[in-house]
Amino acid sequence: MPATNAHNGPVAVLGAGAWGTALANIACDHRDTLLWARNKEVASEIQAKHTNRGYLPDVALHASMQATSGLSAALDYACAGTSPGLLILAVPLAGLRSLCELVSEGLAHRTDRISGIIWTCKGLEASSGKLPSQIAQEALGADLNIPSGVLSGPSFAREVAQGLPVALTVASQSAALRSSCINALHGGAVRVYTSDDVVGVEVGGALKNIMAIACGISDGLGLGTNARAALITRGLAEMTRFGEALGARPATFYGLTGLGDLVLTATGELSRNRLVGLEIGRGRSLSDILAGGLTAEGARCAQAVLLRAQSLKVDMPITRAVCEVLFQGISPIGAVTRLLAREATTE
Ligand SMILES: NC(=O)c1ccc[n+]([C@@H]2O[C@H](COP(=O)([O-])OP(=O)(O)OC[C@H]3O[C@@H](n4cnc5c(N)ncnc54)[C@H](O)[C@@H]3O)[C@@H](O)[C@H]2O)c1
Ligand SMILES: O=P(O)(O)OC[C@H](O)CO
Repeated sequence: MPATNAHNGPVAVLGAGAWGTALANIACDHRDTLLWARNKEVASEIQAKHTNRGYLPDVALHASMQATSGLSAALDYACAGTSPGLLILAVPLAGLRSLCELVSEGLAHRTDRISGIIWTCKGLEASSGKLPSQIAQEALGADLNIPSGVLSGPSFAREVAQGLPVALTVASQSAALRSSCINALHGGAVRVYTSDDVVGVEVGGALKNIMAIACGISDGLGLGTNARAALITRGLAEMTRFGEALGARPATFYGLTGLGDLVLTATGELSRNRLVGLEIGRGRSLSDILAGGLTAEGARCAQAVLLRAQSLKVDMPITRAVCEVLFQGISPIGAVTRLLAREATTE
C-alpha cells in the first residue's frame, strides 16, 4: 500500500468510461484508488476481473483498483483516508452538472476530508454556453469551498491504458490542488504540467473537438492534407480569439491543451470527434452517427460556442461552417465553398 503523506489521500474517480478507467489505472500506481461506475455490471466486472471490456477492451487493469456502483460509497472512500481524498470527475460534460449536485449533497459537513475536485470533460453546456468551471461552481455551490480545477491535454484513453507516454495539464487557482494532482498522476510514462489558466485550458479542450470535426469532414471529402493543415492553423486562431474574449491567456492555446490536443484530435485515428466529421464527409447523417451513444462532445457544443461567439462579437468561420453542416442542412461541400469564398484578409 502507498505510504501516507499530506498529498497521499485516496483517489475516487467518478465515471468509469474510457477516460475515467484509464485515469484510475494511473492513480493506482501512486495512491489507493476507487472507480465509481453508475452501471452495476461495469463496477462488478472491474472489482472481480480487473477489466472494463466495454470501454477498454484487451486492457488488464491494476490489481489494486477498487470499484463500486454506489456514489455514496465512493464519496465515503475518498473521505476515509488518513489524508483528505482527491475526486476526479470523468463524466462527459452533459453529466457534469448533475454529478456535481450529487457530490455536493454527499459531501455536506465533511468538506475538510476532500483536498480537491478535478473534472476532465471538454465542452460548453449546450443549453447555457457555460464552461465546466462555471457549471461546477454553480452545481457544487459556493458553500462547498473545496479547491477545484481541470485536467486536460492530448490523451487517447486507450493509449494511456496501454502505458504509452502522455503529457497532461492540470489547471487550478489552487497550488495545493495542482501538487496533489501531480502526486496522484505524474510518473512513469505520464507527465503532468501545471497552469493557472482554467478558462484557457477549458476553452482549448472544448473547441479542439469542433475543429477535429471540421478536419474529419475535410478528410472525408478527400480534400487533401493542405486543407487539413489550413483548418488546424486557422482553427487554432479561432480558438485563441474566442478564449481571449473570455479572459484566457493566448499562450495557453500554444500548449498541450490547445495546439497539442487540437493536433491529436484533428489527425488521430482514435478520435471520436474526427470520426464524426469523417462520416459526415462520407455522406452519413449526424443522428445516424450518434445513434449508438458515441461520446463526441464537439457536435453538442458547436452551437453553444457559436451563440456565445456572436454575443462576444468574435468571428468563428470554421465553427459556423461546422454548425451549418451538422444542424442547418448545408452540404459539406457547400460549406467548404462558402468558407473559401470569404473576402481575403490578413493572417
Ligand atoms: N476517451 C478519451 O480518450 C478522453 C481523453 C481525455 C478526456 N476525455 C474526456 O473525458 C470525459 C469522459 O469521456 P470518456 O471517453 O470516458 O467517455 P465514455 O463515453 O467512454 O464514458 C463516459 C462514462 O460516463 C458515464 N456517464 C455519462 N453521463 C453520466 C452521468 N450523468 N452521471 C454519471 N455517469 C455518467 C457513462 O456511463 C460512462 O461510463 C469526456 O468529457 C471526454 O472529452 C476523454
Ligand atoms: O475521442 P475524442 O475526439 O473525444 O478525443 C479524446 C480526447 O479528448 C483527446 O485528447
